[in-house]
Amino acid sequence: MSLKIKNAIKILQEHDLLVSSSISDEKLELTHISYNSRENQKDGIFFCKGNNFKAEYLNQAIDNGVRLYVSEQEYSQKVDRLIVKNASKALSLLSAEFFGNPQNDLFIVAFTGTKGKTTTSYFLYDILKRSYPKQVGLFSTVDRIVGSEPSDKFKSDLTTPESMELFRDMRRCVDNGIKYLVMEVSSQAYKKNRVYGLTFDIGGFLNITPDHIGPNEHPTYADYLNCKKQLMINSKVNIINRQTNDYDTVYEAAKQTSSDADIYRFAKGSVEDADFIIQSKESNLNDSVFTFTARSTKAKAIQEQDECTYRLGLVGDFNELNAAAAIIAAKKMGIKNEIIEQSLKSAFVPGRMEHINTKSHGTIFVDYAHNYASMNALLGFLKREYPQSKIKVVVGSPGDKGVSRREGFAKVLTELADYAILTTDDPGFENPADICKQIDDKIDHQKVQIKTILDRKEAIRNMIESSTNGDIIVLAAKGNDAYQKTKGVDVPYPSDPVVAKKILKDIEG
Ligand SMILES: CC(=O)N[C@H]1[C@@H](OP(=O)(O)OP(=O)(O)OC[C@H]2O[C@@H](n3ccc(=O)[nH]c3=O)[C@H](O)[C@@H]2O)O[C@H](CO)[C@@H](O)[C@@H]1O[C@H](C)C(=O)N[C@@H](C)C(=O)N[C@H](CCC(=O)O)C(=O)O
Ligand SMILES: Nc1ncnc2c1ncn2[C@@H]1O[C@H](COP(=O)(O)OP(=O)(O)OP(=O)(O)O)[C@@H](O)[C@H]1O
Repeated sequence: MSLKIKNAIKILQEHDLLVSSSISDEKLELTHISYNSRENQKDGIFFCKGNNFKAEYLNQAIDNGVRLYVSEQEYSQKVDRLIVKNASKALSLLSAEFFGNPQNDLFIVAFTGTKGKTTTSYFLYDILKRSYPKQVGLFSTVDRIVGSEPSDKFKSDLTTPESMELFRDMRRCVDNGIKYLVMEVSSQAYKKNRVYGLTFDIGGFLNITPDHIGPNEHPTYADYLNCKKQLMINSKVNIINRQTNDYDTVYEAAKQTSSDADIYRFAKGSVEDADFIIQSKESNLNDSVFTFTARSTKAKAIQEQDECTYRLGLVGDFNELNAAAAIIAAKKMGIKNEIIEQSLKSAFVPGRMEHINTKSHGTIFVDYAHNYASMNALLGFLKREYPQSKIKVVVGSPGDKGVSRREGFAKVLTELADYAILTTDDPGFENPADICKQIDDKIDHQKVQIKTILDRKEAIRNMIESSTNGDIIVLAAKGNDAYQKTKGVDVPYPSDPVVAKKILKDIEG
């Protein structure tokens, strides 16, 4: 992989990003790309970007062999440089070029939404994989899959990777024979220009509720919405939840770059101008059944018959909505309905509505719900479906971020739970006992019984041991995370499903 300096200058000029250039050799071709000064930079291009960038990092990069740097200011005259208006945009454009524009060889489907990105991406990934084995990649919060060998699957650090890693991993996909890529696009990805310059073949907008607002993420809800809607502006075909908050804004964004015929709107129940309607039919602890009806004009006819019925191996009415978005994308890509049906029936998403049946201690759900909106959707669903059952929750809230989640948990537990054990979840540099107390202080103890057990494994054991058949236990917010982020260290933790199964083995055999 390499980048010719001539091409870099041309690309930056085309995007009106170049302020000035100081180049000693017009024929320069760079064979390394980096934004981390600690790496070997031989014959490399280095990007000075980020809120916490320091001039000393560039000096270190120069010592490590950098030939040229890209920056919004002139930090040094020791090596060639391109001064740009926006370094993160430049990083994205030049990374694409460095890695040989792999995006052009991929059909890319992206989903955004405050909730449901991972679930929907896994649904579509599995559907596509059944049609095109070895040709589908996945960039999700949980896993990044760039090929079909075990070594091509690894844990993600971000929902949407930094642009350089994004294009690097797209290149790996293409080199491994992948033709279809399903990915999550977070609002931060647009805020930080990680997907700058990229056009998606299909973009799906699942929902938006206030979240990720704070000093390190979005200053306001308006900023959050503005970033999220960019996916619609940058997608050729748009799939939109007709019932999302701020629908008009999202739809207008889609219309900026797509004709009405390329915008597919889905909804639950009867909504006047939705193209696809889903209706819940029934659900049990193992799956849910729903119908999917096309109310389409000819231009949007993407299915053979007007109404299809699906079983979904992941309960939750919210998951039916996620499935609707995946179904539309799959059908738009020409996937046969029987494949979609088979795939959804056995759908599995790590740490999302994983359920464990016990012999005599109720039914356990492990779910990643980690804010008010998702916990409200989850507990609301369980309460409607299992009105006779006691809803019992083990939950904690992380330290150092998302402080408003604590009040959110207190509210939702008060409204919808019968019993909860507060526990530890990624305390960071905070004291987990203080976090639990902050949740506890806002709870109405007349409405829900609360206990605090800081050791998460013990909390789960206590909950399971004190439950009986008919009870619904929810192990919330941690999904299948195999660590507890504690004082800057990822302390290994077996994960909630593993802990629950081990306890059941101990007590039920
Ligand atoms: C706020 C934010 O998005 N920060 C991301 C961003 O950091 P940044 O560009 O501001 O860089 P920085 O951390 O200020 O560091 C400055 C620069 O100095 C460099 N450096 C640093 C030290 C050194 O010795 N030498 C050196 O060269 C660093 O490599 C970096 O390029 O770019 C980094 C990668 O280049 C990311 O790792 C980092 O994500 C942080 C860790 C993060 O947690 N982000 C979260 C908020 C996030 O993005 N979350 C969303 C999901 C949220 C949702 O669900 O909507 C996600 O997509 O994951
Ligand atoms: N469409 C939805 N609406 C509301 N809640 C949902 C929806 N889909 C999933 N959830 C809830 O949110 C949790 C997280 O789901 P998922 O991981 O798919 O979303 P995400 O958008 O990737 O989340 P995050 O950005 O927090 O990683 C689930 O465990 C479930 O409780």
